[in-house]
Amino acid sequence: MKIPFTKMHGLGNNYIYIDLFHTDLPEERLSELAVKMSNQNTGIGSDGMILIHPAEKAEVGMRIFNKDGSEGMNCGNGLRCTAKYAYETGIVNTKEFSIQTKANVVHAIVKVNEDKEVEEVTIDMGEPILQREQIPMLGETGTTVINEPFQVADEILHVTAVSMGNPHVVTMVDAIDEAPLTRLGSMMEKDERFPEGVNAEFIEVVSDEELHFRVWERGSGITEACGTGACAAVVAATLNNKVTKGKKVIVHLAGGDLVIEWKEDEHIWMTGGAETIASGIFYA
Ligand SMILES: N[C@@H](CCC[C@H](N)C(=O)O)C(=O)O
Repeated sequence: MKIPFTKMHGLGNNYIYIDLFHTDLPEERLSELAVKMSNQNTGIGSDGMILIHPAEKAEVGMRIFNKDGSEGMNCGNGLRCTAKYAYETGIVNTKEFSIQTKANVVHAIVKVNEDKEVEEVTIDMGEPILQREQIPMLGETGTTVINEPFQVADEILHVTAVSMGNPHVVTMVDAIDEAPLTRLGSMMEKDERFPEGVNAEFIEVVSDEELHFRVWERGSGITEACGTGACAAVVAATLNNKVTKGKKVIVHLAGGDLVIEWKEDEHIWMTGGAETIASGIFYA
């Protein structure tokens, strides 16, 4: 089977994009294909696979598969790259359009240069979900998880849990370089208190408009960036009174910066870059 692909990244968070407006893929092979394409030695090498497809409720649809073949519900960096791809290939012909994920329908705005290339994308990511059972996280129904003690191995962290359509657990640390990503990331991802697994983020708050961020992603491990994670981080910092709602926050990720704003109407806006790396044929 020959599959046309484009490899793109958002701040180093890189996926293989397949355009299902112009190609067909069998549903039963999607998970296996994500694993194969993501392999750095025998595939293309990536954090996973993203499908750009016709959708019922929006102009464009997006599905994300992690490196291990599991399907995620949402992907912030993937949304910006999908918006760039959709505009530059003519799937859409307006600078504002909607994208449907498994989690929700979001609104994308592309900033285009004189060569008609998308330079930057802003997405209205919708509202964060804070109810424990909707994260989902085990514990008392109807409660939120803000600065809650959480023992992993022999360490007691204080975590805040946020869903951006996909689950995130955010821990504040004093120094980002000392974040226990390698030591605790995998254990947190698979902790039984998160029945669907979780993306684990560590943040160092610099000021009420700036924070450092590192992530261990569910299904992919350490990545350079996570867009939904950056949104969750700003929500967590706000809920812990470190950041003011309605103010733009610069999030410094390993692969670059995102600007995130949790507005008074509860919607979270994310602005950042999206880049095309290469395109070609994958022999499956
Ligand atoms: N990198 C993404 C999130 C991808 C999905 C995530 N690993 C999950 O399983 O929830 C982003 O930029 O948001």
